[in-house]
This record gives sequence, C-alpha cells and structure tokens, in this order.
Amino acid sequence: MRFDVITLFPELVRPVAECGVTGRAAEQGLFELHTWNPRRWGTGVHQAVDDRPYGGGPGMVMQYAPLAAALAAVGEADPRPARVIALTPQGRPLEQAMLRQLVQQQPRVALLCGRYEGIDERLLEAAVDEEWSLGDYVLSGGELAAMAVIDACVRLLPGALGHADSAAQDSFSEGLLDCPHYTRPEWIDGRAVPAELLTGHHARIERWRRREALGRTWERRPDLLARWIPGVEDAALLDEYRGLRKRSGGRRDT
Ligand SMILES: Nc1nonc1C(=O)NCc1ccc(Cl)cc1
Repeated sequence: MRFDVITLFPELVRPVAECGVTGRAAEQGLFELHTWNPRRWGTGVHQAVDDRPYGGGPGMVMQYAPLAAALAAVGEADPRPARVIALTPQGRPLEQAMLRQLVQQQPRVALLCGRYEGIDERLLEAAVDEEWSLGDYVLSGGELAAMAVIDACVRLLPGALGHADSAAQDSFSEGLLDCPHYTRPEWIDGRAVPAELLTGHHARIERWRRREALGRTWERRPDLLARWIPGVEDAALLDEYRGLRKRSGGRRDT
C-alpha cells in the first residue's frame, strides 16, 4: 500500500513510518509513505501557500494552486490512481469499516492535510474524493488525523501484526469494545486479577473475555450494540454480565 501525504509539516508525519508496529511494517515493505510539501509550489519569495479569506474574517485560507500542483505531482509519481482523502472536521466520521474498505480496495491513498482556517473549497471540489473526520474537535491541522488513518490502515495489512496483536483487533472488528486486560503481579494495592483468567482453561477464559467485551459495550457504548449482530451465546453472556453488575453495584466512577 502506498500513502502520499500532502502536508506543510512532513517532519510531523514521517515518524509514523519509523516507529513501532507501523515502522516495522514500512521496513518490511508492507507500505510506503511519501510526503509532499505544497510550499514547493508556493508563490513569491516566501513561497506562499495561503492567502486572506474572501468575505473577510480571521486567519488565512490554503490556496488552490499549490495544492493542485502537489496533487498533480502525486499523480505523476506512480501509475496507479490514488484515492484522495482530505482530513477535516467537516468530513465523514471515521469508522473501522471505512478503513477496512480502503485497505481492501485502494492500493494508493493520498491524504491531504490542511492547516490555517481552511482549504479553498474549489480544490476540495476539484481534486478530493472524500473528506474524513476523526471526531468532533478541532486540531491545528490534518496531519495527526492522517497519521491515525495510516496507522489504523497499516494494522489491517496482512503480516503487519504478529499473531499476538491481531487478537487486539478481534473484538473491535466485530464492533465491540475490548475486554479488560491484566498482567503481573497477581495482586497489587489489594486488587486481584479475575479468577477466570488464572484457570488456564482457554474456553472459560474466552467466555469471560467475550462476556466482558459485550458487557462493557452495553454499559459504555450502547450505540455500538445497535449495529451489532449477536452470536448464539451472546444474549446469555450479556444477561450474566448485567446480573453480576447488579450484585457488585456497578462501577465506582460512572
Ligand atoms: N477533527 C479532525 N478530523 O480530521 N481532521 C480534523 C481536524 O481537526 N483537522 C484540522 C484542520 C485544520 C485546518 C484545515 Cl484547512 C483542515 C483540518
């Protein structure tokens, strides 16, 4: 998979191909990251890429021409067509299913990272296929969102995750929240590890984990359950979870 990121801060984005799981995946050749700075096509002695907004108001707007030129260069850099996605709060809220579809269908993705107050709308109309949002909050630019998209896509590439990590994907790939996790010591600050996890009985452990994933989803994100397709035993597990929560009086901090 090839990612081309159009950004005024390539140095902010490059680390996603240098660290951790995604760094190793890049080293293994599972994906390539290329960055393109629109300032290369900026105008005048300061290589300007922004200008004042028509209609007045605070801040600056990213101009059409430098971004169009950068996207043209992206297109010429590889014969395969690139899916162009801009990261903005006005975009479609990002979900795992969108990432799965992108990885399965698009060998090349160009991520457009805005800065300032916005991008000239005509560029978005002319050259951007989709706008995606990470959430309803405002970042200083699209770069951190682009890195999140790259990270989440790379984790879906075959071979990117060792066997151990891919388990972390399971519950979310079903649209459920993850179960609780524990590690040594067995006791700390008077707090124990749930007994089921110490039995070494894999079927019981998997049952416990699924019950906790279901229960937490029901408790914290009932909206996710609305789209969830229950498994055969899931209803019983959820009832069991509810029963236990009643007896234990629920969480201290909710
Ligand atoms: N939330 C989000 N989800 O994706 N991106 C964001 C975000 O805040 N971007 C900041 C930003 C800033 C300026 C411009 Cl021109 C475009 C995007």
